[in-house]
Amino acid sequence: MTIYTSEKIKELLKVYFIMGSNNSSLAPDYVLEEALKGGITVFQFREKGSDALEGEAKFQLAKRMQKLCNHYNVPFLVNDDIELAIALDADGVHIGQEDENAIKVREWIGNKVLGVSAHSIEEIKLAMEAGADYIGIGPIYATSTKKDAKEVQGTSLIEKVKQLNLRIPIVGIGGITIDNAYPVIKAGADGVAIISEISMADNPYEQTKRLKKVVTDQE
Ligand SMILES: Nc1nc(C(F)(F)F)ncc1COP(=O)(O)OP(=O)(O)O
Ligand SMILES: [Mg+2]
Repeated sequence: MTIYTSEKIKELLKVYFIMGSNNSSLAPDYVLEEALKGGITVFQFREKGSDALEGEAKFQLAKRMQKLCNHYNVPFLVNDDIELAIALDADGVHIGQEDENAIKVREWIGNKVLGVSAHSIEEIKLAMEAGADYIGIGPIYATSTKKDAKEVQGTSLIEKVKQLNLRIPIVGIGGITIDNAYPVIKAGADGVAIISEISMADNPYEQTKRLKKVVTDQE
């Protein structure tokens, strides 16, 4: 059992912002704070890819972004880097199929939030057995952010999870925008994970607010 109930996790997944320093031409701290003001419900620090920060610079950016999330009372998760998550006492981690084994990560992180990427019912069931708190399913649509993304799968796997009545919170990811976000929720996802739609926006605050309205149908 983690610090959050499954119901709370579903609420947190609603507007799931993910970014690193190379996902925006604007200062990452500024973009994150605008997204926090706009109402994101959880943040994932994902510092990877070309010209990603490393070592002390990566640690200091993560620490600043964690501080912003704490100020706005939004959980701060770390992608891939379990050691960093533990060093910062982050609220949780997200791992993919090519990352550390979920069973081992669950042992390392105790009751922190554990998110796992999955691309099939088999992978979802294994992640659930390993103690995952939520599953990231995608890419729903074509994405240019993740260079090694798997093939676009639409909402079919989300729908299958619902048909099989697998009781695990789900967030869709991959190429999601204000214009195509609603079908992801309609298919049964508890939320949408966003990188570029917010990180590349001229006004991340307004963009987040518009996205939140689409996903939660509230002001
Ligand atoms: N980072 C992610 N976050 C989510 C979340 F569920 F949070 F939306 N889903 C999927 C991924 C992709 O995770 P992974 O397959 O390891 O690739 P990468 O480490 O390059 O992100
Ligand atoms: Mg990963």
